[in-house]
Amino acid sequence: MSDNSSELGSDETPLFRQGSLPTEDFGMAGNPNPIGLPFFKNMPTLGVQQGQEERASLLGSEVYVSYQSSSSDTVYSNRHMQEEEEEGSGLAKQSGLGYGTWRHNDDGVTITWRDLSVYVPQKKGWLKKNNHHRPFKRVLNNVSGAVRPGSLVALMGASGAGKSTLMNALAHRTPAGVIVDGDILVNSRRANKIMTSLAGYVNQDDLFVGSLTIKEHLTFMSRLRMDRRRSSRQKAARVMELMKELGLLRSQNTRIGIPGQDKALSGGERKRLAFAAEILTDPPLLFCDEPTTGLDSYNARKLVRLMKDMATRGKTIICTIHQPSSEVFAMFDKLLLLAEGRVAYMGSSAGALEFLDSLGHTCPSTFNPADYYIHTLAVLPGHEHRSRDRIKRICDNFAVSAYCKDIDITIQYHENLALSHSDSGDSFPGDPLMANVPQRPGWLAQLWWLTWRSFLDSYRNPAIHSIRILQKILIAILVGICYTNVKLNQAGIQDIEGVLFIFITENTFPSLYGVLNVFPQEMPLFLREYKNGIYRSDTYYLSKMLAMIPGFIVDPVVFCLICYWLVGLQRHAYHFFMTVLITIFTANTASACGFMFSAAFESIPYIMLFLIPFDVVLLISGGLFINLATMPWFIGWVKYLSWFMYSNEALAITQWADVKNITCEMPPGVPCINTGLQVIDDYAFNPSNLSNDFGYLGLLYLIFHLLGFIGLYLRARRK
Ligand SMILES: Nc1ncnc2c1ncn2[C@@H]1O[C@H](COP(=O)(O)OP(=O)(O)OP(=O)(O)O)[C@@H](O)[C@H]1O
Repeated sequence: MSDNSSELGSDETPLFRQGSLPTEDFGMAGNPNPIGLPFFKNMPTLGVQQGQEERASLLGSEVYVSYQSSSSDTVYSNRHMQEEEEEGSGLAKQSGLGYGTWRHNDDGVTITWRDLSVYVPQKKGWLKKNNHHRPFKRVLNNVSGAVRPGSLVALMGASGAGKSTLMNALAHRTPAGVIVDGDILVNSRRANKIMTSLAGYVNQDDLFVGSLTIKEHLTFMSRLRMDRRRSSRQKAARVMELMKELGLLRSQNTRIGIPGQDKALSGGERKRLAFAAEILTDPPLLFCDEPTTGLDSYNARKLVRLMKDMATRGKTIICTIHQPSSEVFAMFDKLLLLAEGRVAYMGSSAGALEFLDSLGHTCPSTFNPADYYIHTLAVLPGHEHRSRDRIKRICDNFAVSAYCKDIDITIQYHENLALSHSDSGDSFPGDPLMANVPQRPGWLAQLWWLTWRSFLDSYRNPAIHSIRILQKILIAILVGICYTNVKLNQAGIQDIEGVLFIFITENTFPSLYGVLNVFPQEMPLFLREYKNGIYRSDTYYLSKMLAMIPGFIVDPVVFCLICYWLVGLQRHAYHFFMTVLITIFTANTASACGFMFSAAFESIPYIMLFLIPFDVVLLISGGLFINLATMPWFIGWVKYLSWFMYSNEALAITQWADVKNITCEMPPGVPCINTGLQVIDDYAFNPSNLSNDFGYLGLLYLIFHLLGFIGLYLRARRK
């Protein structure tokens, strides 16, 4: 046991007390472990003092331990623990406490952690890149603790004490690169990835798709997070219930908005919405990072009351909280104080005052205890040395206190239980806890709801649609006007080739650059939702891709409808529709390239650094500015990556292949180009390549998207 440990969940009455084992109760006088149960091997001696509602017994090969809960009328039983009320043999009956009916095996989560240290990487300088000894900073220092079902724990401490770090570590949501050292057990099983489905986590900073309304956001979350076996009606009912409970009903159709841009919801409403989304599944374990920050006192009280009700129903809730009012603070039955990455106290809220009082830190009667704790455990500017000494003394004293010893026994108990599991306690198969883990929707359902959200977002963003289409119309008119005098003669060849290239560039650059922000902008939201196991990275990527397709069909159609007829290109339906089809392929391939860069790099400046040179080479190898046959061999291959080249060739074939009579108004002796095939040949294109061009455009589209997805996937795994 570390020097920093404590126990929660048992009010003033500790779960176990050290002392002599009442062996007569266990029927194993003189031998605390008569059948050699592995979990008893390292078990500290259990003791029950007379008159306390604590009892341990061994019945057959199963161990039963019951104890009084914090709510005084409920007995929670741990794994391998059962209530004794049916047998009538426990103290429950004797004491007439009317023990509750639920068992923690089915409904509750006990979380314990021992000697937990967390190291965060320090920023590496550019020059130190090759230094393998990357410096780490320890932000949690051998922290231990335990929380039982039915507990609402206030996790407090000054800013930077390590509260969020501890919660992240416990919730298995630590960012990549951060090292977590120590044991975390959930119902005596080693915490693993399942925690992301089992536990809810309300983050300090809320992230949303701002264009959605409250109801839409909760609907989306309910469809992706709630058990797939629940009907749509049940999911909708849960959404309504939560909106009602959290006072969001009246603003259910209000858009969430983006703070600093189009703020719609208040900070408090955003907090409540984030909270609602996390408790949709009624998780047995809930972590809340400052859920009341930004709420008025009424709403803060209401929210904590809701958490309290959840705890009364057997949920395990750990919540960081800053400056709670006395009334709100009183609703927390347990308290965990952190200071400088160490535990300064863990136990009942009332016990904290006694503990600090015993060290000479007496809370004045006029003070809110919560404020007093923070003040006592803060490193005060100008008094750093003294503050740190004070914190060290408190933490050291706590480490040898009775509170700490009690929790040590609880942790030990669960560690021993973990040893007894045949699967080494590494996972949860067959564990009743798994019944609490919602079955997430299948791949198609994920794709459907993600695409639904992306479509809504895209549809509601005027910058993406109306402005872009307006711009398209203006450009199409201007280009059309410039080329109205095009004739099918020698001078007209250059004009037609020029305007065809403009068809390509006008459908390339807006598509290419218009999507660059798709991933950088939404990356924090994606990473959070992905890490929370709400969806997979492939469904997310595909949904973004699908949501963009309609825009990249409408744009080329609008452009061609105006420009094609103004310029007076070949006036047959076949030529027009082929031109539209080629520009649609072009726009989508360009957007795929934009997606690739957007997904692969973190920020727009980095994207530009690589995209612009890439773009220029592709443009040159499009075939208008250079005869492709003359490109040097070492760079000539780039043309195969250039959708400019495929589109240009396809458009040239469409326009020229069946032209037989190009007017020649040159003086005698000057050679003329008389047929379209000659034009095609002049640009080093091949008239039989039309279907190949479509094929290569499609292939490039797939390759760019595949690379884009790989980029996104790798980034998601790295974070
Ligand atoms: N990934 C990280 N990289 C570098 N430093 C980190 C990282 N995570 C946490 N820290 C540092 O660890 C310390 C504890 O951070 P943490 O966010 O846990 O504090 P906190 O108690 O939650 O503070 P607050 O109440 O202000 O949110 C801080 O000094 C913080 O700067």
